[in-house]
Amino acid sequence: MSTEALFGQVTLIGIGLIGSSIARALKGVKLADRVVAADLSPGVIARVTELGIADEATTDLAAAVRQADLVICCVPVGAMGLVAEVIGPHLKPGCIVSDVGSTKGSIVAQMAPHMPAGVHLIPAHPVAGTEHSGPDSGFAALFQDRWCIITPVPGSDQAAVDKLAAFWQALGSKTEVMAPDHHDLVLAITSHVPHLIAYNIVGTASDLEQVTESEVIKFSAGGFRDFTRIAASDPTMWRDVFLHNKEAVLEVLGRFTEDLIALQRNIRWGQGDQLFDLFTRTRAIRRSIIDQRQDTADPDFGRGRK
Ligand SMILES: NC(=O)c1ccc[n+]([C@@H]2O[C@H](COP(=O)([O-])OP(=O)(O)OC[C@H]3O[C@@H](n4cnc5c(N)ncnc54)[C@H](O)[C@@H]3O)[C@@H](O)[C@H]2O)c1
Ligand SMILES: O=C(O)C(=O)C[C@]1(C(=O)O)C=C[C@@H](O)C=C1
Repeated sequence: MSTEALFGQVTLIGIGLIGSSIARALKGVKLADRVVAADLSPGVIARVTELGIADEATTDLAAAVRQADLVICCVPVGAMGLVAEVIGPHLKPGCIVSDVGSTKGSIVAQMAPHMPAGVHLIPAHPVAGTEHSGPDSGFAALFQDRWCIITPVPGSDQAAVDKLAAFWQALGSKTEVMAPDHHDLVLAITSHVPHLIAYNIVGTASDLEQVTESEVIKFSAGGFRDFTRIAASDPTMWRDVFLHNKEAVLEVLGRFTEDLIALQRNIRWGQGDQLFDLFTRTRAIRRSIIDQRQDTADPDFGRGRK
């Protein structure tokens, strides 16, 4: 191992949008002496080899982790337990095992039972992504100026937590430590329920196509188009997110439904002041998010692109 690199071998498991983005980002920084890519799909491994984004690419998960100092699981949330079960017996003592899953409580529940003594399980979630998936959709700058939430479990080794935070910071992320359950509630409102709303509105519009003779898609305006981008997100990934963050999503959905019914009532009874007050409050929230993102020089935000 060279003296500068934070890790000797980093193994990435699941080389889709997120795994391939980490692999690409690792090319530009001196964080690992060696990067090994592993995926269940031979097609993905063939493509990763063509792209040349890892030092080695394999479908053999056990072999991929044997020499690893850091393993990051980048598979759908519902596959994390299976991966942990396969790699668990082959991990070396002192190895840090992490992930990028969009839910955190269920990751701990699925993975912790398979971690041998002396291995540090430190779950994490880079809050950065797109509606695309697969190894061709990744890009090195994905994590730049984005949050990565680290959710240690009780008894987690502080040195391992700090090392993982240093890893994400070197990829350009800002890091924050949070309890897994709190993460799941925060992300239910900021990411999971918004995706569910997008899937639902696009589904409703598609059902209405028959009534309107295909005019819904033809005349789709900006607002609807924004929803279709989100609703184009990967079906496997999002099915797993909802099944694995059930309690928090149902909690937020309950509040959302109550607020929607209040809006319905405002419209029915012509309560314009209530509508105006809410829309004024929400406009201010959008502006404060733009101000925050401009502070971090996000080039895509607040210029009509996001
Ligand atoms: N897409 C996003 O915007 C985003 C953002 C942040 C976090 N995440 C999280 O990152 C993870 C990966 O998402 P993605 O968008 O990169 O998905 P993706 O579909 O692009 O890639 C997933 C990869 O995992 C592989 N895989 C599936 N099951 C496997 C198994 N059992 N063993 C080995 N490989 C397996 C697939 O072959 C695929 O190559 C998910 O947990 C997701 O919740 C996604
Ligand atoms: O920008 C998008 O397309 C995303 O959906 C990214 C997004 C999000 O909701 O912000 C989606 C899921 C991840 O867990 C993290 C990020």
